[in-house]
Amino acid sequence: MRGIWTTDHVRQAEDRLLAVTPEGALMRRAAHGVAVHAARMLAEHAGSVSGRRVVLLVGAGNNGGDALWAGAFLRKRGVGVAAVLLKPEKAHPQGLAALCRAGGRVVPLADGPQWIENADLVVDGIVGISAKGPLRPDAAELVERVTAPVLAVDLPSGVEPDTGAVDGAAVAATATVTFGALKPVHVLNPERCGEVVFVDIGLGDELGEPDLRRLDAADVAAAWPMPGPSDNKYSQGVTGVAAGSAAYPGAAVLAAAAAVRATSGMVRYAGHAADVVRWHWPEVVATGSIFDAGRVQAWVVGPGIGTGSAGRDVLVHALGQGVPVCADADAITIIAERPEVLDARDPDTPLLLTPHDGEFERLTGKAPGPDRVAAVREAARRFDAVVLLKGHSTLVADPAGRVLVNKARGSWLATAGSGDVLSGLTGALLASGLEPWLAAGVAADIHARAGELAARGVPASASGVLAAIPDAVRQARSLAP
Ligand SMILES: NC(=O)C1=CN([C@@H]2O[C@H](COP(=O)(O)OP(=O)(O)OC[C@H]3O[C@@H](n4cnc5c(N)ncnc54)[C@H](OP(=O)(O)O)[C@@H]3O)[C@@H](O)[C@H]2O)[C@@H](O)CC1
Ligand SMILES: [K+]
Repeated sequence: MRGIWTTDHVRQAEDRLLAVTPEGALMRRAAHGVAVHAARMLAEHAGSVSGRRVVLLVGAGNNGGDALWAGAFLRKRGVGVAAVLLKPEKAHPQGLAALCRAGGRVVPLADGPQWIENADLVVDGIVGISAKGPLRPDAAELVERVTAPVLAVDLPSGVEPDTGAVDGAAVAATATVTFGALKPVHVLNPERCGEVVFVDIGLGDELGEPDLRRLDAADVAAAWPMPGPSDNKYSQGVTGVAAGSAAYPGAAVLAAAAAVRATSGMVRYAGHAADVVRWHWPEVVATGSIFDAGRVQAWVVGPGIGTGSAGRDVLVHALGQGVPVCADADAITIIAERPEVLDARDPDTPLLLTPHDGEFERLTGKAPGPDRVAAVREAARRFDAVVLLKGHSTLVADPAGRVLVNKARGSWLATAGSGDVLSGLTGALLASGLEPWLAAGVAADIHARAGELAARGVPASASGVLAAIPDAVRQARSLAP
């Protein structure tokens, strides 16, 4: 699992490390990483390193200092380097001196746009982890002029470091070189960061517990349920799916099929689409009603069940069975409209809610807003449930405050029925006995991989995503060391 730390925690860790490190050493290490990657980008985008032109956008703090030192290193490789200083009186003195010693030039702010237009590469050292609010007008104006590839130092300026939110002009980096720790922006707004390159500056021991976590392929592979020699169809966990209706059987078919694809255990379906489900997936044990469905180890309830009294009865029944429940779609609306249905829940029964933004707003009375991590954490605490907030980056929070981030792999999953596939996957993992927080995170990972595999650059349907689940699992397993 990769850890991700908020800027407050990174700053505290840096302070502790700085106290025991020779002055300037950390910055030079960071800047060296920037220069190495800048040279790589020049070679790739401009065809050579020596003789190329790099423009540094330099803000008032250490982020600008990193850029200035990187410029000094690039000079030594024959690169022409010009620095545009946003606040000349506050530019990092040692960095500036190093750049000037190496033959770099400082250009007036007014000439910045012209230099930027002729650059082969722009290095963004405007702000790093101490950024506050939207970019100031002079910085915003420079950023808007950039057409060359951009290498962001630590993070793309103008993107809020802890939430990934953008308000106004912001750098869209081709690559971001970050130091010491991944910060929330890198996983919450990956589009603005481009390729994220990590440079170790020895912060590891100082960081403590991460604020967010991301699953690696190895975590997904390790968590994925694999039958052992003594397993049978029951021992691997039976998934129950209560979804769809006679008029709208699609949700039922997709959710049940995703559970079939995700596990070699058994899948039961209960609802008015039993005939259609059975016809498409004969391996599903289908019945017309949840009340005679038999034992399961987890229920998926909601997609397409309607929000009336019949749907409510189904949800209340599932909540009273003493097994984990993944409540999605209509089940979320039912809970939002009548929170008392949760009284049926056995207090020890794990509940997993999987809202998209609209359902989240219905459920909590408030849209997730720019700080999605804070919003999902609060909802998890309030409902004493694991909450998976769908979005470009999917977030999974548990009541204890742990948050998993699943970085998007393109936008292909924004397609009808895609959520039904995710809830079926999640249900199968819950039934296998995975703890709900991890089950949701692993399901989101495989769902995103399947979406990417199904799409391969063209639109994908939910059925395509469903069909790609086995390959997604194979991919995660093959990437694990
Ligand atoms: N500490 C370490 O060991 C290491 C740190 N390292 C590096 O230091 C970086 C953090 O540096 P930092 O703390 O000096 O602040 P930083 O992010 O450069 O901001 C500086 C100033 O910008 C301004 N400003 C704020 N908001 C703004 C806005 N919206 N639009 C425009 N301007 C804005 C504001 O100044 P003001 O203009 O208010 O005087 C603020 O004080 C970190 O990201 C990493 O790159 C590495 O070298 C590794 C070792
Ligand atoms: K930056």
